[in-house]
Amino acid sequence: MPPLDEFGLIRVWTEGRQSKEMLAKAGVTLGIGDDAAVVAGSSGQEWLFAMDTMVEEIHFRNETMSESDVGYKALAANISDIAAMGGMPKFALVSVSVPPQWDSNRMKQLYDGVYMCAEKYGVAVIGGDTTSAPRHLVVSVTVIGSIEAGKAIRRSGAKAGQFVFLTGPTGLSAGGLHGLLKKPADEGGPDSVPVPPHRLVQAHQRPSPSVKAGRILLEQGWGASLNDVSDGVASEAWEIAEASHVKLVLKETHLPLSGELVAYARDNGIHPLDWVLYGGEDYVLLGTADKRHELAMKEHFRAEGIPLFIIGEVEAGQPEVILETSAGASKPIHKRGYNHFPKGYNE
Ligand SMILES: Nc1ncnc2c1ncn2[C@@H]1O[C@H](COP(=O)(O)OP(=O)(O)OP(=O)(O)O)[C@@H](O)[C@H]1O
Ligand SMILES: Cc1ncc(C[n+]2csc(CCOP(=O)(O)O)c2C)c(N)n1
Ligand SMILES: [Mg+2]
Ligand SMILES: [Mg+2]
Ligand SMILES: [Mg+2]
Repeated sequence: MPPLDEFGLIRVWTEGRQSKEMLAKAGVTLGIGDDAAVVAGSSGQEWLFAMDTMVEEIHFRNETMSESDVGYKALAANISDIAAMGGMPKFALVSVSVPPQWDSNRMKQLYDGVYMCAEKYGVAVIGGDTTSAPRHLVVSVTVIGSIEAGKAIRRSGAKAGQFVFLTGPTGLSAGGLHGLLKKPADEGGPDSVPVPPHRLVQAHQRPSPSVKAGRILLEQGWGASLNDVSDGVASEAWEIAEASHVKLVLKETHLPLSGELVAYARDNGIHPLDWVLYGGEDYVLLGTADKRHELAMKEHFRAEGIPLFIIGEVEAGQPEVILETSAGASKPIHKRGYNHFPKGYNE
């Protein structure tokens, strides 16, 4: 068998292991494959379950995130998966595997971040688990959300003729990370990297999951398909294209490019589109909606003070993602983004 990437591995490990009947009997409306699982609840409501893990050296380092940033972002990234279904986050379970250098005081600061995020989004922290770890800190969070029964917005709802939207700018987090990873020795040297703007660093350390946008999309019945941007716009667009069996055509001229990001990328010899399309950890929502809702959606989001960028269209065809460049050319967008096993993992 050829080496598999992260997504292939999940499939090989889990696909076909439990029958549709078993899952239906257990009350599972939607199992593995979306941002959160959907499970039967009571009186017109369903439960959403999602979990995400952060590992020291992979997701953060001393120089990129403070202790409280790590706690805050671990919960925020999970809340984002509930937002990506149109749901309301309610409860969290937090598991930590703690190596010797993470003393109790550092862990207390990590939990300051967890509770700050929990407070902001009205999430009750109701449990977790604690173990030692040999070298690196691991934080794993499970978030449980609630949603109106039958209304969860899946990755599979995109249809030809719809438009593609984003509920916030992307690429900022990748730009911030780039700046945070610069070596102090570089500073002032010939390869010195200019300090990244505060907004980019903030986007990396304290992302804002789009809960409100997700709720509007669900309550108004506007969201046809939805995904949150953890691995990058390209990767998430591919997930919608594949789950919905459609083609997504993104327009370069419509992609949100802030002056700050463009300037910082250019100063560092990076094409800003690389961050916007492939950066990841943006935790905004990427989705599709029917054209007839476009005006109302724009007005509603503007009135609520939430960004909404219309970035492309859905077309019929084999699953793929295309970029219409500002020069008028059509360029395939590769299924590239953050992947935990980029070189593949041998079975
Ligand atoms: N080890 C695993 N065992 C069972 N299911 C898994 C496992 N890893 C992931 N999944 C499921 O696979 C699907 C895709 O997971 P993935 O982590 O890519 O989505 P995500 O959480 O939205 O993205 P990200 O982790 O990049 O934020 C989800 O339904 C998830 O619950
Ligand atoms: C030190 C350091 N190096 C690289 C990165 C970039 N990064 C790590 S995981 C990920 C995707 C989301 O994770 P997941 O798919 O597990 O949710 C990205 C873009 C970082 N944050 N910190
Ligand atoms: Mg997700
Ligand atoms: Mg995940
Ligand atoms: Mg990922």
